[in-house]
Amino acid sequence: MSRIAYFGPRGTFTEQAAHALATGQDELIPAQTVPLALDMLRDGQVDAACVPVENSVEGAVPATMDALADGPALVAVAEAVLVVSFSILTRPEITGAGEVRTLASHPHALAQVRHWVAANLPAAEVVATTSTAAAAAAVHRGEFDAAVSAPVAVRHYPLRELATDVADVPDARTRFLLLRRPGTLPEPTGADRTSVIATTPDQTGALAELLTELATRGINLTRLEARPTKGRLGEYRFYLDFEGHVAQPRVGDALAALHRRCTHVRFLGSYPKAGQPAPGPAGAAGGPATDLVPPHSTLDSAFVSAADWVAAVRRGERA
Ligand SMILES: O=C(O)C(=O)Cc1ccccc1
Repeated sequence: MSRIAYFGPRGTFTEQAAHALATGQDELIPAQTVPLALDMLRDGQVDAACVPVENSVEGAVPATMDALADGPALVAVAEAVLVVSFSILTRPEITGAGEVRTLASHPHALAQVRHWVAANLPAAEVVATTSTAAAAAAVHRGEFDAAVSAPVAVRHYPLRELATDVADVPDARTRFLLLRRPGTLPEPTGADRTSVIATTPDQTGALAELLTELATRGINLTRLEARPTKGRLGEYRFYLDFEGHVAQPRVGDALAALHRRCTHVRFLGSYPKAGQPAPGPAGAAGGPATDLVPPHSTLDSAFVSAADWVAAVRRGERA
């Protein structure tokens, strides 16, 4: 059994993702913000934490990116991708759209219903809250007239559904990570993703060279984001996601090259891509990293046999 902190309160999209990543025995504990969920994990109050990372319409969740870069390192052991749709929840006494004067939600949710709100609630003042469920709770307390929430929020807060499916872009998806303190790694499955944060030196071509290290090893980049280091203006950290597991020699080589070229690299984990078979309880890891047996793709075999050939040349056995 694991204790899993999630970005709450009850009724957030992240709670749904945590349920998808947890086993029946795990205990889910809400935290009011993403940094608080990660601090609970860093402090040892919980064994894992579930947080949102990116959305197909609105992009990265900056609070998560910053909280992963600062403080003691944490590693992802699993990811989940959820389809997100939004409902407008009001206090029961609000009977029509014309009575909605204030509308609250998480900035990512507000950004995804902007056109619907402009067309249907033009008089509403829009207010940002810590999460979609925090907005529903505040509506229940009488602080706002309406909330943009996950459809499940209506099960936790006694509110009225004024409208459902109000997203401007249908079929939007959000990706969530399950994180643990560094220790053991999930075993490679053959369909894994590796995440790192890399800070490049202020040099011509530094980012291009970093990406070339992946490309020359046949590694597919799946995400690249930049965030300021909060030091000097123009100084950035790059968040890279790419296919493969650190246990694969060419992926390990690429990470070593990044370590050589960057002023700082933080490993954020190698974990099965969403939709792969579950690796175990709460995405828990198998044995220690050194025990990992990487899956054998044709490309991996080519890299391994090339390295074997060089080793034999060095021993004077091959030419
Ligand atoms: O506020 C929530 O419910 C969250 O889990 C964060 C979020 C907000 C909007 C879209 C996806 C996730």
